[in-house]
Amino acid sequence: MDSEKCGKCGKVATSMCINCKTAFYCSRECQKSDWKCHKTQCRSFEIVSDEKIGRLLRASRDISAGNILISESPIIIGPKWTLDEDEEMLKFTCVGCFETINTLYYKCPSCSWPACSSECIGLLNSELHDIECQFIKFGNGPKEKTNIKSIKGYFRMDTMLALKILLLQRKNPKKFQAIMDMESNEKNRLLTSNFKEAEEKILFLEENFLNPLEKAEEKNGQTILPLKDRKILHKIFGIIETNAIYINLQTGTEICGLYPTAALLQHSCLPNVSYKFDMKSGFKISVKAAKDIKKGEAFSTSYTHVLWPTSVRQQHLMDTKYFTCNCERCIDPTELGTNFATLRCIGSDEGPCNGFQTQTSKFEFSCNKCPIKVSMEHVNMITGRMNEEVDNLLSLSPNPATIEDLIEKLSPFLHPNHYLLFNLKHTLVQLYGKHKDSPYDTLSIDNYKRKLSMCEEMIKVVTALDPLSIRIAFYTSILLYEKAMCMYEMHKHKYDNIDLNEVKKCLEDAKKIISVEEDLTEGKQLLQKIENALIKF
Ligand SMILES: C[S@@+](CC[C@H](N)C(=O)[O-])C[C@H]1O[C@@H](n2cnc3c(N)ncnc32)[C@H](O)[C@@H]1O
Repeated sequence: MDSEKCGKCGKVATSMCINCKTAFYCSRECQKSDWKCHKTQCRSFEIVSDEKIGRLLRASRDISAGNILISESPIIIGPKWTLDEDEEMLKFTCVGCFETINTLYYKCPSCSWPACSSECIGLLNSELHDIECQFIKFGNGPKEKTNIKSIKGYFRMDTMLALKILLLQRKNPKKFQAIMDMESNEKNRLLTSNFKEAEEKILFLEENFLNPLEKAEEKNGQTILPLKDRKILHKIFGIIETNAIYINLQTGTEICGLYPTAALLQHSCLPNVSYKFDMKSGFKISVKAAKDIKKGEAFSTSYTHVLWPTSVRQQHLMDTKYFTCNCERCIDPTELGTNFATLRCIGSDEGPCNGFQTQTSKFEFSCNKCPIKVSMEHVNMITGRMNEEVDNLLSLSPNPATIEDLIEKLSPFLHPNHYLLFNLKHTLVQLYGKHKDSPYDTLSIDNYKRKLSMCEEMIKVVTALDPLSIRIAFYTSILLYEKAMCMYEMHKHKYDNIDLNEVKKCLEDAKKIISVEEDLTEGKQLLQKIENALIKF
């Protein structure tokens, strides 16, 4: 730095821009006043085009872990455009802040759509509830005003994000154009269920708002909204499906946003960036390097779930984003050595062969010890049935004994790390020591050893699948916490020669990992538990 001069005034520089490390300054004031000019060069990436992937972000220099790569506001924020069964059946969504509401207690005074309360921050914030309010207030309202099904069928917040985008052509044409420039997968969507679902939402918007508007436009000889045909609406739904990034509100409610640069992050099941949102600054996203990134490497995030096996992730990516992932995990039949979808080979008529079957082609599972092959269809049928059994059991708040029974039943067919056993064991380790049927004081040495070994096995799996702890921080942190608590209790009961330094290290690792999710209620609660446990050391 000695020889560097301040980029603003030319004096000897004493600091540099920590983001790009290429601009030098003599003082904070100089750095601040240079930001307007420097911010355009501070970018650590370039936008390039790839034949298969389309546009992507590529590092334009070596980047250190922790560097902020993108920091930007959303073009638009809105409620989710698909609802799960529970949301569809029971709940309403606040038109202002998009939080879930259970009753129709309060309404927006202007448009009369359901809202959470008179203090709703969204009703006062023009970024959240604005131009659409002026628009939906002219809607017909529910056909049967006392019938809950009819009321639910009218206040369709799953159409709201598309409507907000459509209305941007009037409110902010620049933002509208920025969204229209995003990838829509228009051709790939044709004939898919996504297209059909969008079609149904478009019919709703036409019937209730767009057709009446068109009639009014004709009557008055004045066009208010030039673009409102089905083609543009399908394009908007395609853009939302392809680019929207989910945002978890503190309460756990998911909403989504469209971000101009972050939308260009490509997918990898082993991503190299992480991101978080700042709720206070209008859901600004900040994307950070999760590891050192070399010049020329693409920035990547994961569009899918880490704890799904390859076949399920691939199907999900194809169904929602229309491509096949070829990352290191996807092309490895053992899923990075975890055997997350590996089955035990049942062998031939002569008996089991003690081998394991992994997926070796798109259509087949092969054994590593004998010539047996099983079709993907067959595997899907068997694991589908097992999956149902696992889901059913876990939905019934089971006790440890019933989970152990199911693990015993499925174990002859599955690798110990198989994702179905993983799900059961992840619940089981949290129950041993806490469930009323098995508090710590009543656990046998075998129970303790079992809990500890399950935690250790699963920590290896999550470390392989999410080495930077950016996608399943909660799962990983829980495992480390449960391992630490188990070891601590074993030490208290003098069951084993436990190294308390290792217990402390586990808790510190758990704390570090969950700190990225401390903005969420669940994350905060876990962090509190870990901090309480750390007081003992
Ligand atoms: C959020 S957009 C990313 C930006 C997009 N590439 C563009 O040009 O606007 C998601 C789309 O990018 C493409 N894509 C992203 N990651 C990919 C990958 N790993 N392999 C192939 N295509 C990918 C797919 O077409 C996907 O639907």
